[in-house]
Amino acid sequence: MAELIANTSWSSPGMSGPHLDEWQRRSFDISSGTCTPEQKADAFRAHLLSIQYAWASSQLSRAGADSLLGTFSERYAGVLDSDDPHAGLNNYAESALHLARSQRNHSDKWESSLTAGSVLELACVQRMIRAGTEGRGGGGCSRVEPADVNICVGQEGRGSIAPLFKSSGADVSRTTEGSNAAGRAPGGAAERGRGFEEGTTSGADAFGRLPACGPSSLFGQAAPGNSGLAAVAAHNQPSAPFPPSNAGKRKSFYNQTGETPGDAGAAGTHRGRSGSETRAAAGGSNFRSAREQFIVEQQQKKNSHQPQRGPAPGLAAAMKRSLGANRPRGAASKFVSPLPRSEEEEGGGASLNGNQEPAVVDERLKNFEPKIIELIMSEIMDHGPPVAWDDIAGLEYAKATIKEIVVWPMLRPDIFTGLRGPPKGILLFGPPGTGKTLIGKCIACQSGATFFSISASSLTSKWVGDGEKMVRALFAIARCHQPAVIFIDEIDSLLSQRTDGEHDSSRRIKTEFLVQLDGASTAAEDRILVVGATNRPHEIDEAARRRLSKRLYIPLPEAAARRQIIASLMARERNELAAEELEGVVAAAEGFSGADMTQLCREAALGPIRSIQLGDIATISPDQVRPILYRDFQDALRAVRPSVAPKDLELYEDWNRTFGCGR
Ligand SMILES: Nc1ncnc2c1ncn2[C@@H]1O[C@H](COP(=O)(O)OP(=O)(O)OP(=O)(O)O)[C@@H](O)[C@H]1O
Ligand SMILES: [Mg+2]
Repeated sequence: MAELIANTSWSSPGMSGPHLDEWQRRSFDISSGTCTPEQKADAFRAHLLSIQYAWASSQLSRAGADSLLGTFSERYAGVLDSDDPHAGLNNYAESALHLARSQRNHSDKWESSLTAGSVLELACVQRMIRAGTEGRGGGGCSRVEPADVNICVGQEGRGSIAPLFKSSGADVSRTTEGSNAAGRAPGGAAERGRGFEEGTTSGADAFGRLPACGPSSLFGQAAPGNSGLAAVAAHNQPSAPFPPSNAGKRKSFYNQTGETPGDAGAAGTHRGRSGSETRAAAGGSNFRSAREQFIVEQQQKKNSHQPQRGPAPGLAAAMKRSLGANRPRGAASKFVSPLPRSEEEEGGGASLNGNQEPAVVDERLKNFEPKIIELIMSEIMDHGPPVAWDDIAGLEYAKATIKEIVVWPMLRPDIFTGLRGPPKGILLFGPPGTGKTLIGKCIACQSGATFFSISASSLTSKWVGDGEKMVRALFAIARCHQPAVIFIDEIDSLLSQRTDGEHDSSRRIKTEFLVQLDGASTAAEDRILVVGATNRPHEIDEAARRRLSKRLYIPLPEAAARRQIIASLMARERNELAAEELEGVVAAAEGFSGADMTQLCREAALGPIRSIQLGDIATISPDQVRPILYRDFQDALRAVRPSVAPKDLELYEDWNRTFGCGR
């Protein structure tokens, strides 16, 4: 050590006394030859730390520290890496292996009476080998492998292998499930097992009829269906994971795989079944080949009530959406979002049970994405302020026609058939604020039909193709909820003239709408009424115009209607409006729409408030506010002007004369 230090630029004077003493003690220990490899390693490690410390505290030059670190690192590594038990520590594996050896593995408990030698000595195996050799001479097939598989299956206790193969058919029937499965399974595996059924005298004879030449051909012959495969699986499974004596475990294992060997055999007995039926019986699998799926889809197209992709309708209805492992798997199962649905779905699209698991209710909606169905269902209007027919002032002809078309046919569909059948579409057109939307709300309340209030924006989507799907889904859901009214406010934005420059997707939405409204897929007996409202009737596509066959003009309110609007609004307020004053207001409001009349009354109702002194407004009680007077209306008439221009009115009247169905 001394010569080492001397060879370095260690500045001994800078090194403090205790550190030097400690260094010397360790150096002595290392060189004494009495310390163990562990102590040596510890001493070298302490040396390395001392050198680092000395360099860090500037007691040692950089070059000196490098040199010492290099030297002692090598010596330290020498101790660690040496596998000499007296001089080194490289024996970690031993303790690890010792630990591993002391832990008993579960497989240690598994015992088998079979060894390669004992199996080959068995008489039955000898016979099989002979039979296999003969067979190879003839057909080139080895029959040993399937038999080998059975050896482990058929025994309940050790040493019972020989009786299995020596036994007659009756003996075979006493063997455990696996061999029964093999014995009963028809077709493929069944062929293999027929020897048992026919009471053959030996396993060798039974297997002698095997058409298979090995595992691959065995599976190849197992068609149709999974029954054959199941039987083969039943042969193979128990030999690996369970001791021959543990029948209980074996049973539970079979149950885990979804099928007991007995089931496999039972499934296999249905020889005459189609492949898919047999599969269903064998394992309940949803899998269909592409061809089968194609046939099913063709049938679905022909008859929408036919079961669609996936399990039978009853099953589909019962099939709950779930998260994770309980989800129905397989090629035919639909993608299920991992997120739970938060909102309760209604009606035909889907419904939620107490566990927030929606179940598809109507077969006709199964082709639609739940998201789309959800969106459409949210447009069903079953709430909102009730509107009665009397709340709509004037518009007697329009109201009578709508009652005739909407309400009565809903009440008496048996009378309104054939030529009396209601039209499929109504168009309410007229200047803004004349009550078209109000009529829609009234239909929603009074018709008793399922009322869908759809805005054009809810039918358009940024995803190309989604818009058409929405339209299709809308009509499909409406068909499920007949009688139904689909109210489309501002229908011009959805069914405007198709032009060359317009976006392809909006064009497709229109086309889909026209098809659904009156196309090949629309049945005459469907009780779906589309009510469109627009104040731009001239922009509506001519094909849509034809389909909205009842086009009703909703004009500006006449004097009587204006009077009714004022009267009904004033009835809720304190007012001192005399009859002749009311007539004066009605006359002065010539050209006002219903919305303008409402605005006029609002403005007049503010008159009494405006007459209150600013200082009093904070303290005045409601009954101290004076009633509405005629002069408030006169002031209001100066502030509120009609919103419909006379020349616009002419356009509506022109269009009404050309296309309208009113008087
Ligand atoms: N005939 C009417 N009877 C009573 N109130 C009416 C009538 N017409 C309009 N109103 C009043 O005007 C408001 C606006 O009417 P509505 O929304 O039905 O007009 P619209 O014809 O749909 O207008 P737009 O074409 O601009 O959509 C209604 O809420 C109602 O208060
Ligand atoms: Mg409107």
